[in-house]
Amino acid sequence: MERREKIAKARRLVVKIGSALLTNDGRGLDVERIGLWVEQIAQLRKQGKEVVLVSSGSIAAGMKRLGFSSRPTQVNELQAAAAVGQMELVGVYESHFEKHGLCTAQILLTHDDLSNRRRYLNARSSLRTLLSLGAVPIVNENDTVVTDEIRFGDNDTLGALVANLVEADAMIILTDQQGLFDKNPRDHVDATLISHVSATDERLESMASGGAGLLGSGGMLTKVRAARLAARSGADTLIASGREESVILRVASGEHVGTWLQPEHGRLAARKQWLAGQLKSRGTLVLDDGAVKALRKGSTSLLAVGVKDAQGSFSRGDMVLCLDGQGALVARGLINYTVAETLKLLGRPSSDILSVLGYESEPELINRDDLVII
Ligand SMILES: Nc1ncnc2c1ncn2[C@@H]1O[C@H](COP(=O)(O)OP(=O)(O)O)[C@@H](O)[C@H]1O
Ligand SMILES: N[C@@H](CCC(=O)OP(=O)(O)O)C(=O)O
Repeated sequence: MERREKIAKARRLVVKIGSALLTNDGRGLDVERIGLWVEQIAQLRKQGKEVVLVSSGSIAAGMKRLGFSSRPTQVNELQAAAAVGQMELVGVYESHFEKHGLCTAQILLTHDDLSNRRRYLNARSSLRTLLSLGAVPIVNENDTVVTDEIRFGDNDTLGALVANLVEADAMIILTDQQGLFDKNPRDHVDATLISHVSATDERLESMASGGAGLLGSGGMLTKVRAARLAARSGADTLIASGREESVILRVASGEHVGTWLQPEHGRLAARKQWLAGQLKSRGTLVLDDGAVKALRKGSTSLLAVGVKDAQGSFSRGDMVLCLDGQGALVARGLINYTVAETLKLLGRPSSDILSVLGYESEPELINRDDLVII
């Protein structure tokens, strides 16, 4: 059978590993198996792929360490378990990655960090920088500070939001089943594995509604919902068994392993749709001819040096319209600086940003990933 070519070409991947797998069904962290996954991720890095790891396991690891025989029900005890377990979790990852000459970075996120645009941009900027510096970011929910109302709860949703954040090509969800079945295989011996399905297929929810395992929190339902969320930024999702040999490498090479949930739109179309649909513009920039030409040629960011004027009341992360000298719309995008900052930077090269503002958020006014040419 042919490979899944699209998946084989993915350059930026989010790999999500769930609690049930990581803790070997609750018997503390499965250090040996974590080593096998790390080895595969190191291999992907050698192939030139970038990987963000979203790892659960802190509560389960902390429970073991603190001597809880069953999952505590009180929030403060869960938070304590998460704090203890997270230390062990990142320690195990760091020591494994170190053997492969790779360094890791811990990122703990809350819902607020991703729903507030300024914090969203800051989280995105940190993650992108870490990837460009060759580190492997390891993301988990910041369980010790979140309360019930603002939790992601399961790391499938967090994985999808991270895939949106870093504009990943694909998200690989490793779990304790071979993939998505047409019904819960724990309860039905005749359940069949789905190999390929659209992430927006309406039948997914009813197939996945069979509940979670003992340690996981979301089951398949949160995984198919996460696939739909990831599809919003054009990312493919693959659900596969973390217990299968070389599973990460096999899935990433496009082998037919597990379930492939495909987005309806490609990344660019998805982003354009999102940019077009979601946001009202908060201001305008007037570009010089050089900048207009550069943008129209494609795949470039907008630098302050090519901007002649700025109007409106925009903040970092807001949508602005980019006009040419005659007032025609050239592009729209999410700007990295406020209107006051932009006015100070007009016509200046990026190397001046630090001396003009006293700090630099990003070298470009609008990153090419946040720009849609009209
Ligand atoms: N249609 C389905 N296909 C596969 N697994 C399913 C399905 N419906 C429910 N499940 C359950 O989802 C579980 C995996 O989710 P979960 O326990 O949350 O794991 P994780 O910790 O990896 O997120 C499986 O063990 C299985 O019992
Ligand atoms: N943040 C939690 C993970 C929550 C959870 O169980 O997620 P999952 O294993 O994806 O169902 C932890 O580290 O324990």
